[in-house]
Amino acid sequence: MSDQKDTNDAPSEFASPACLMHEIEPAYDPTSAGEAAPSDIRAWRKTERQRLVDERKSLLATQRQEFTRLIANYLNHVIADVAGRNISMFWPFLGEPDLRGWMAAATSRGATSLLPVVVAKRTPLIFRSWTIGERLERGIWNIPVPADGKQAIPDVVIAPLVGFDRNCFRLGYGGGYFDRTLAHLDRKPLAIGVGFESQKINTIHPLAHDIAMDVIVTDAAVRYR
Ligand SMILES: Nc1nc2c(c(=O)[nH]1)N(C=O)[C@@H](CNc1ccc(C(=O)N[C@@H](CCC(=O)O)C(=O)O)cc1)CN2
Ligand SMILES: Nc1ncnc2c1ncn2[C@@H]1O[C@H](COP(=O)(O)OP(=O)(O)OP(=O)(O)O)[C@@H](O)[C@H]1O
Repeated sequence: MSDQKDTNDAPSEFASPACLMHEIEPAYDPTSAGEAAPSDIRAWRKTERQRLVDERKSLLATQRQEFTRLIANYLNHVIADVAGRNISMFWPFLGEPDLRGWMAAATSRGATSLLPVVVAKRTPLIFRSWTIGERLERGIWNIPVPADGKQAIPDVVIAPLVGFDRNCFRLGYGGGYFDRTLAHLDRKPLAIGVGFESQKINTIHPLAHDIAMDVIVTDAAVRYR
């Protein structure tokens, strides 16, 4: 600590001043240094999201199907008793695992399946019930959402991952929707992140708003927080 005002050994509040970040080599990953400013972390996440989504999209269809089958098997263990529970799923896009078959099976065992709906940017998601055959409409990013479903509060939220880390933190598409939703619900649902093992990263560099998943399920493992 070289600050002239610091005459004792007490830790300074700003061990790594953000104002010095411009002095670091442009090619250097600021997030690997331990301390990084939230703005650097946000920029790093943007690049990391793109890399992870591109990698996920490049999986062969047969691999994706096999991995998705393994994820569905694990989900049957993690949520053994689905009857009477409101379970939020997702309509797959950009190479996310297609768990609509699992969703239909859960419905036949007495679950109510819900899909997330973005009602306005930067606000929590709402959830509407949906079963096969019911009408859908286009939501944000053209993701289909239930047109007539009943709004309901989920007991279990199954959130697709763009990335995840060993502490069960989730990286999504950057809207902050699941974090806002989990922070907003009166009764916190069981939060399960699902994705492929190849989406594992060392750390997402969690920020104050990030809420960890209770469980992460991939084709290779079930991780409890
Ligand atoms: N299949 C599926 N459905 C889902 C989600 C999901 O992850 N997967 N969501 C999970 O949340 C919600 C939609 N998530 C979204 C997240 C971000 C943006 C978005 O507009 N992103 C900005 C970038 C934000 C930034 O980098 O600052 C953009 O593309 O312009 C849109 C939707 C609800 N439905
Ligand atoms: N509870 C919250 N209240 C206010 N803003 C929030 C909250 N949670 C997240 N945000 C904001 O949302 C933005 C995106 O957050 P983040 O990078 O964690 O998104 P994400 O988890 O990848 O996206 P998503 O959940 O939509 O897939 C951040 O700028 C963050 O400040």
